[in-house]
Amino acid sequence: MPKSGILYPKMTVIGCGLIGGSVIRAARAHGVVSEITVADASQAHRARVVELGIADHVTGDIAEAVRDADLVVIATPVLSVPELAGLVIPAMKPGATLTDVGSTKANVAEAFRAQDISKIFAIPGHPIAGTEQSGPDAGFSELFENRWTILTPFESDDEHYAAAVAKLSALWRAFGAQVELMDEKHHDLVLAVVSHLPHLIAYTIVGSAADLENVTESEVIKFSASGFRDFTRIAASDPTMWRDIFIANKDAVLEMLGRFTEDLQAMSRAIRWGDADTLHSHFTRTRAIRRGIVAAGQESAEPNFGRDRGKH
Ligand SMILES: NC(=O)c1ccc[n+]([C@@H]2O[C@H](COP(=O)([O-])OP(=O)(O)OC[C@H]3O[C@@H](n4cnc5c(N)ncnc54)[C@H](O)[C@@H]3O)[C@@H](O)[C@H]2O)c1
Ligand SMILES: O=C(O)C(=O)C[C@]1(C(=O)O)C=C[C@@H](O)C=C1
Repeated sequence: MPKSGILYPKMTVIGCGLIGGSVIRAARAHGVVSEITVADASQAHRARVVELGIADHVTGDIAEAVRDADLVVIATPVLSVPELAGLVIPAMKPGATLTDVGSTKANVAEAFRAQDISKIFAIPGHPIAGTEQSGPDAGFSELFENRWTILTPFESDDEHYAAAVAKLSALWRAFGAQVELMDEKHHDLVLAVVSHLPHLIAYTIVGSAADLENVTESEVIKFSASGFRDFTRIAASDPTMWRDIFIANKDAVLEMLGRFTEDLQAMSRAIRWGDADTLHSHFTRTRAIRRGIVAAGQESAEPNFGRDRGKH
């Protein structure tokens, strides 16, 4: 990867969990910022960031943290963004860039637009990369490598805004990500199907299994090295983060859930009537989708995600 040099002398990250912590580590690893400030509402997380030594300054004072920054990255659960935008935007210096990493984009765009953003460059963003872990220890510098980051810039014919979008794209590329620009509403629809609905299904199925009367919870845990286990990884994701996503992206999630429920009914009918052809052709199509994801380099081709490697 070619060296980018310093893109933003001073970067402030608000919220130093999995994603904020990964942004900081990646920025250091690739030498694209000189000075890093972290602002976090959690005293325990601030203390941990100091112990880890991954930032130059750590504070709980949001306005103070962003005052000198050339780039501010909001990396907190999405429902906290409107209030934070009200603290951050008036305190930023003119010409600085504000972005975020939230999993929903229409609510973030609305929160930014509700403030006076005429003197800064506000560019909502979302790296499509993560794990089920959270907190400052969970971050790592390689998280964004070979992943996509979607930016949802505001409509503008200002060449300075276009340059700010290009520079932010360069930052993500320096982290090893590919960048795509998208309208925020379309982003929310796409993510509802590829990320939010799968999480909702996982949260539901793991809850259903735990609530069964004729299968004990200990049996569910004991025999979980099956299809169920892959759902439990997703269903272990951060409760606050996902509560916020479903509330913020209600319309798109409900639309996708409606489609999914219809498709599930069709599967149910095929099983009831022993419609083997329908089941077989459906499973053949979904297997091809998985192979397409592997071919695109977004997933390992190893059986069982390579988990069994070296065990035998
Ligand atoms: N986890 C993922 O897989 C993933 C992937 C892409 C994007 N995202 C998005 O990134 C954002 C952060 O997610 P994460 O997984 O890093 O969460 P996390 O829980 O690991 O970290 C969030 C951090 O924000 C801090 N925080 C919360 N509210 C705050 C506030 N009002 N002011 C200051 N600090 C505050 C918390 O103390 C915590 O340190 C979310 O918007 C999420 O939707 C997450
Ligand atoms: O890999 C995971 O554990 C994730 O859930 C990451 C994941 C996803 O759904 O792919 C979750 C939320 C994001 O906004 C982006 C990525």
